Amino acid sequence: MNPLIAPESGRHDARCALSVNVNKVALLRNTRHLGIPSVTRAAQLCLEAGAQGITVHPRPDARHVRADDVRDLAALLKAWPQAEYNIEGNPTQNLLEFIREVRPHQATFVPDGEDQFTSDHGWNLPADAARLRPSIAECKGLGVRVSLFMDPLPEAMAHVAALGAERIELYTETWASAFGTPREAEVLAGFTAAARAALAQGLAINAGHDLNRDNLTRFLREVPGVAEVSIGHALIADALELGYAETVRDYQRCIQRAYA
Ligand SMILES: CC(=O)[C@@H](O)[C@H](O)COP(=O)(O)O
Ligand SMILES: NCC(=O)COP(=O)(O)O
Repeated sequence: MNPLIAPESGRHDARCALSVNVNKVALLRNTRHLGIPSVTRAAQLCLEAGAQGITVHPRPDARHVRADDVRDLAALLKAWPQAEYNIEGNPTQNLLEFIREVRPHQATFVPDGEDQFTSDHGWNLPADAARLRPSIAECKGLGVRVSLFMDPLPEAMAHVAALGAERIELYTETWASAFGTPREAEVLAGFTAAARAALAQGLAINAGHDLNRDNLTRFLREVPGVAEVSIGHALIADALELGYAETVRDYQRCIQRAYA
């Protein structure tokens, strides 16, 4: 368990952990039958550069991360006991088969349909609660932490806690869209209110979607208690220019600046 991303343990290191989502490495790999770029090599280089975790979202259509990637990354991460493995997906689809097989540190439940372009909303609570409760209980019984992908709705946080999930992941697309616009402060205030409501319910907070080197520092500086950000699309795009190692180091600098 990584001390940087285990507030449940009572160890509150102020710095947020970086979990690199390698979906887009797999997406590029899948456009030829050559096995390059390697997903596990990308993860290895990101971990060597200081990433505290790896995230994947093995979608039912296998457009990017596939079952073999999930297994290969689990094997890789055995050599990185301080790093965390986060597997995202919809527990009403294919997520639980991966959780049962590889027992990651964290399962992030995302309410995506099978053919979605990308993730674009959080769970609807309490309406979705009955469907989620058994899957949450199963994951916890397997020793896997559960995080629910949520829009920044303060009123939903009590329902998350009542379900027994340990964390939320704040869906940050609306922040990314507002960043640099006149709505920035208003949108950020909404995330801060949702984070405070989550903390008041004893939940730990993750965040992700469309985070990048421009919008990350302000978010972490203003939104209290973010324990982990999972970042993929922008980070992998940056790595096409800078390389994985320098990119991870630059994202870590963006994180550190939030606490300076
Ligand atoms: C849940 C979320 O916001 C992302 O982690 C998601 O994995 C993005 O999926 P794509 O990489 O398929 O766009
Ligand atoms: N949960 C968010 C994630 O893993 C990556 O999202 P993105 O950075 O690819 O938008």
